Amino acid sequence: GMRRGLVGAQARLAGDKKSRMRAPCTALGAPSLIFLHGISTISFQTWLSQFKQLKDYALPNSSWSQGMMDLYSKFLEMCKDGTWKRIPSYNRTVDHIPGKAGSNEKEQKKTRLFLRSMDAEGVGFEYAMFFNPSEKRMVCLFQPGPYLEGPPGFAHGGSTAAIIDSTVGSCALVVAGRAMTANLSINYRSPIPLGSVVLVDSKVDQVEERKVFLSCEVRSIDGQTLHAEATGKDLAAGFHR
Ligand SMILES: CCCCCCCCCC(=O)SCCNC(=O)CCNC(=O)[C@H](O)C(C)(C)COP(=O)(O)OP(=O)(O)OC[C@H]1O[C@@H](n2cnc3c(N)ncnc32)[C@H](O)[C@@H]1OP(=O)(O)O
Repeated sequence: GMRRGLVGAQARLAGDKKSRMRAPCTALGAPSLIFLHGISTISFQTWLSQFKQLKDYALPNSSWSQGMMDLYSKFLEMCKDGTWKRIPSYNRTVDHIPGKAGSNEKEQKKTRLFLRSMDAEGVGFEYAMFFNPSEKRMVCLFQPGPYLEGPPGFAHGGSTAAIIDSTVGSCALVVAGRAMTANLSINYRSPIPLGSVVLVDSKVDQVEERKVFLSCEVRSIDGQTLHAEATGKDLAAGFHR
């Protein structure tokens, strides 16, 4: 079982490499498809990463379960017509910022994006995000690993908050440009088993000047179990005073 799963994941990984070459999925070299500020930023980063050879952590690895692989393939398929965009992910925050990607400044070498802080595959946050521009919706496929334990066998509430914050934050970032979470309110409805796969589904509900109102649900793949629901407010730019 384990071995078969690994081979399957590698085969899919090879397939994914091919699909990364297709323009609509990563918005690579397709400026006419790019109309949102954040998407153009992300396509720029994707383009740049080809040259800087940054490791993209949102690609399948051997720790991904069959459920995670199946869901990933499903979303990748929905990228083909441009309805969804795959969002690349790097382990340093700075590599997401145009003009700073691949930076070798001393201070920036020491820092890491919190969710990519663990080196071993599968022990912490395994996740991949996809964005739907017309729905202003960011989904995150999330497989919590054994080092995210809170109650025995289940994800720590702080890790759930972190993945929600990142998904909601990325959604605000793509829709409104540079933004910070000002407020995040979470209701935990049902514990998330470690090693399971959940879908973190967030969307922008309203934008009022700098204020970006978002909502989010965390559900099991079959949609039957509501693990958490959240509302949040991000504030776009101007926070750097
Ligand atoms: C790159 C790869 C992807 C990475 C994604 C990772 C995403 C991670 C997201 C995060 O974790 S961000 C880090 C956690 N957040 C923070 O540390 C934010 C800390 N807080 C601040 O920096 C400031 O308080 C903030 C920028 C949020 C707001 O300060 P501002 O000076 O810009 O706003 P100001 O205080 O003038 O308020 C503007 C409006 O927002 C309202 N507001 C501000 N803070 C609020 C709040 N907390 N709750 C509700 N409303 C709030 C405020 O009342 C006001 O409303 P009105 O215009 O109607 O008067």
